[in-house]
Amino acid sequence: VAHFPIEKIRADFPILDQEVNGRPLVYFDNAASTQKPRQVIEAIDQYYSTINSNVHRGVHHLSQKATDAFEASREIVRAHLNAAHSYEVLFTKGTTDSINLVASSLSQGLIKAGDEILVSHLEHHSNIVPWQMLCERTGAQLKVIPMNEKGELVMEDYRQLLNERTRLVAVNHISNALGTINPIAEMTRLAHEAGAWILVDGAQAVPHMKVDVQSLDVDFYCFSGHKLFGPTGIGVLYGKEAILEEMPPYQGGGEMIAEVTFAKTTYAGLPHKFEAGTPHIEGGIVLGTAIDYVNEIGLDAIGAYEQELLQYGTQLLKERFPDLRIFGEAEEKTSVISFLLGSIHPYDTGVILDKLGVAVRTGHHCTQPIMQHFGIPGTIRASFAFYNTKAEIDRLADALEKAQAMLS
Ligand SMILES: Cc1ncc(COP(=O)(O)O)c(CN[C@@H](CS)C(=O)O)c1O
Repeated sequence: VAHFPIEKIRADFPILDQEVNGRPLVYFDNAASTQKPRQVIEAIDQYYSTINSNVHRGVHHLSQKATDAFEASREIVRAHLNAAHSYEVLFTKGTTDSINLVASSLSQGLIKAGDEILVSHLEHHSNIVPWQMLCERTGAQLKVIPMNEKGELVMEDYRQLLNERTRLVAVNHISNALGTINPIAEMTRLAHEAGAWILVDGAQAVPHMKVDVQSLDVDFYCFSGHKLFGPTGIGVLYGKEAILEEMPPYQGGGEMIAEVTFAKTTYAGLPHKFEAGTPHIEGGIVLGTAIDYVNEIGLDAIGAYEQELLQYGTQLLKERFPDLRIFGEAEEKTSVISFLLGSIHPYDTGVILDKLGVAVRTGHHCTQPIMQHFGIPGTIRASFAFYNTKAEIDRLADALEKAQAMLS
């Protein structure tokens, strides 16, 4: 990508300009959580310095300002996902909370004994365990779409698994452990043909690509703010209006009611039916700032630049380390390289890389079924963002060489 303004972008991220163990930090753990541009950091300060107040209830100036900013951010999220209505955008605590909201609500009568929930072998624990809990509560059955040795879902098996009992397909857009990009539009079409809804876990997709929920025609789509250069503790669940209207509330409390009597309570309309209590006001507002920041650079340019990093890093590591094993070599993948160095335990490598200033993640990445499939304890995962550079990938390779020399 000829003119990607990498130096200007890096100057926006104060945290990147530091040394760790006497060496410049190389932050390659973006799939776990991304760093924040000063525009986001300043927006947090600005909120608490100028308009902090509770939302939706106050009659005073600050409450109105905070409410307007919070709802304006909901509109930024709606436009970013190209949802039809802003009330189809629910603020949650994050991806895990979003998935639990859907599972908890559907388990109150919309999913019954004998129904089937279809997840994939690539799923993060937060898109497996809530569905297991729903199945335990309702008597529904969990089924799993297998993956192949490259870490791609086997679409023929997916077609075979779909049947008239399938009520919901729950899959990630992109695998956090392997980087696989799943064919969501096709999976959605097949799910709908079988009469099933589809929930897409977009945690690893939104930092790397444009997502259009109407074009994909998904029924639910969720992500976390902290993986999109925004605050922790805020996330989004998009749901089609007709389905959200059918679903009972997730939590009871203030905000989500129309009228409370001891005899009976009636609920608020969308989105507030699913937003009980005081929301993460600053997080919701600043998530909008993070989305504006990303869109100013442009997700197409970000995606192209990260693909360059992925190609460069994959080639370099394969050339420098003949006994390197890369897990996840899908035709369509995002900027994640999960690997092992010979028989060296990933944890030991990660500790040495940290001593050399390089931050990666090691372990199962909350995807133990994937590690079981490959028969490994975990991987070393380098996950790139648009503020990383090829020079940092060179640093990773040099550090790996030192780790290999020490641990072999
Ligand atoms: C695909 C996917 N789905 C759900 C989650 C959970 O996101 P929360 O913001 O924690 O709710 C994650 C978070 N994956 C981190 C922590 S395990 C990683 O290191 O890969 C994810 O990658």
